[in-house]
Amino acid sequence: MTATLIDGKAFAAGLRARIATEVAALKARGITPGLAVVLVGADPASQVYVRSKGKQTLEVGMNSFEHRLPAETPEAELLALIERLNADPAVNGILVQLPLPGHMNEAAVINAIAPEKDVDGFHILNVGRLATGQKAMVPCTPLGCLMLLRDRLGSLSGKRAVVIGRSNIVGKPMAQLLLRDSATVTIAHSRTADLPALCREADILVAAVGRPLFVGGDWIRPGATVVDVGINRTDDGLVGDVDFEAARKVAGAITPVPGGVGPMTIACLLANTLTATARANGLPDPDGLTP
Ligand SMILES: Nc1nc(=O)c2c([nH]1)NC[C@@H]1CN(c3ccc(C(=O)N[C@@H](CCC(=O)O)C(=O)O)cc3)C=[N+]21
Repeated sequence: MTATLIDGKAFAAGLRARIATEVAALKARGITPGLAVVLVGADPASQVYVRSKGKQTLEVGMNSFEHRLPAETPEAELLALIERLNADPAVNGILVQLPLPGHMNEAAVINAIAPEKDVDGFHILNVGRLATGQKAMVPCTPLGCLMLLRDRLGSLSGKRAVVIGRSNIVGKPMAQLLLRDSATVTIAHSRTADLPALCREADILVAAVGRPLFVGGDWIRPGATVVDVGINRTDDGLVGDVDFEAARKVAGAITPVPGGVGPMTIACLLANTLTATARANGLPDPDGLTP
């Protein structure tokens, strides 16, 4: 048996088409969603992401505002820019690309973003809202994984999910979203005892550790759904956290890298921007996007 490929690239394209339709409807009412992306410094990978975010933002009909600041920008200057974006009615979503240069306090910067414009869902208020089941902005990568899982499995209720990785941007919010869908969730990490045996219990395995080929084929329960969040640049090109060739012989379904979770992250950023725009204008949330 060989696993079904979960085509995140195609799913993301469909999602963007749907978002474009909703943007056109808003524009007919005189509302154009706007997304501001702030990049501090010149990290080459970050530049690639920011360019592709800007391009896709325009493709769905939204306004894109890019702000590039030198790496040595004082934190106060970045905070002043965020204040201006918070106050700008043309800006519905604000994303500050991470990681920030070492002299900046990431938490302070993120928490300066108006929570209703925090389309990354990283602001402490959105983290708390997600954890307590209130309407929030939800982090894009876990949201994209959730959409792929629901599409593949339907209900996640009662499924055993193992999330490897406990970061604030992927592991923890992923666990919250799975829990909200009534999965039984375990968060595993570098100190977890007998990680392979734990993973073999999982109907849903989400790998978000940032180590190439970390998850072996023998870690996977036959028929399991495997979501690979890893984006590791190696001499062999872009590889995930899962040994894809080994895993696909065992799993029921698996996301590839590239073409899996990555494209969903950007599509969900646009989905959150659309939702933020609807909320800012007192309109109902668009269906099936930001949960
Ligand atoms: N505030 C903030 N929000 C983010 O969402 C954020 C961030 N900072 N910092 C960096 C990470 C990384 N990230 C990716 C987005 C798309 C792809 C993506 O589209 N990947 C393609 C391949 C792209 C390639 O070839 O490099 C794929 O997997 O198929 C990957 C990674 C968003 N991030």
